[in-house]
Amino acid sequence: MPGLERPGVLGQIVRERSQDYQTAQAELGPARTQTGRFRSALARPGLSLIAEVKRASPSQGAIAALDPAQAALSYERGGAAALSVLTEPRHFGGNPEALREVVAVTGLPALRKDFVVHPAMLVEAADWGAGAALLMVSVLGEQTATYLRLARHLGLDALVEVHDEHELEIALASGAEIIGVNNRDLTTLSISLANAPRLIASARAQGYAGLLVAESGYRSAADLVGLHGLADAVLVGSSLAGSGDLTRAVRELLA
Ligand SMILES: O=C(O)c1ccccc1NCC(=O)[C@H](O)[C@H](O)COP(=O)(O)O
Repeated sequence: MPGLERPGVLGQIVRERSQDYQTAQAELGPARTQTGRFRSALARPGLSLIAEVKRASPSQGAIAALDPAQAALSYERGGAAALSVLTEPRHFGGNPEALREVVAVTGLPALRKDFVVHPAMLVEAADWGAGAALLMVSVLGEQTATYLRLARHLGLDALVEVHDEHELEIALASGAEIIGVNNRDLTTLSISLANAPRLIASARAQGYAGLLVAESGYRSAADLVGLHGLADAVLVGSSLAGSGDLTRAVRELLA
């Protein structure tokens, strides 16, 4: 399985998820129709918000005891374009039910946010009603293009996540239609809000015509100023989830 040698908490999570899926079936079944709903939601004019249902994290510990369905509805009321739902259980307080419940109550497309290390995780994402799955270049490396093909076969859009120039090269070569740039270094967990604008500008300078998402560390509308006209979307988790009033927090962020 990919990514087992990664250092720090990322390596630990990847090893745990690999163990979880060690005996899972790799068959995908027949091809499913790609609706492209997640992609379309991000392609709307302006900076689209992907609001994350995130109950805990390695960097924050416990964030909030969110009810996933209620959180999703609150985000939708506030004006989020799409949702991201953690399904990783040990470090993020996620589970499959969270994604299934969110899909059942909202009209917004949802991303399965997990550490994909096995094709069965993509089959699950499609079965649970996700519109997209996260593919991390830091985990999948050169296998990113393969997993992208698997996701498409299952009718899923994919958010291909990078953190540095080398990972961006791999993402661009993979044929990704949506690339997310994470401001959080997943080894040290430190955040630099300069990272996403820098790599998004680099992708555009290299002629990339797909969608670009800035991820992690955003807390206020002021933090988003430099993203308008540069990124297509922004993914925000902790600051919204821990706000106590999710609808208001989304409105204030997008103001
Ligand atoms: O959030 C973490 O601490 C974390 C640690 C290790 C691997 C991944 C991690 N987060 C995943 C994410 O990328 C974020 O959930 C997402 O971008 C939202 O970030 P934020 O708004 O800072 O919660």
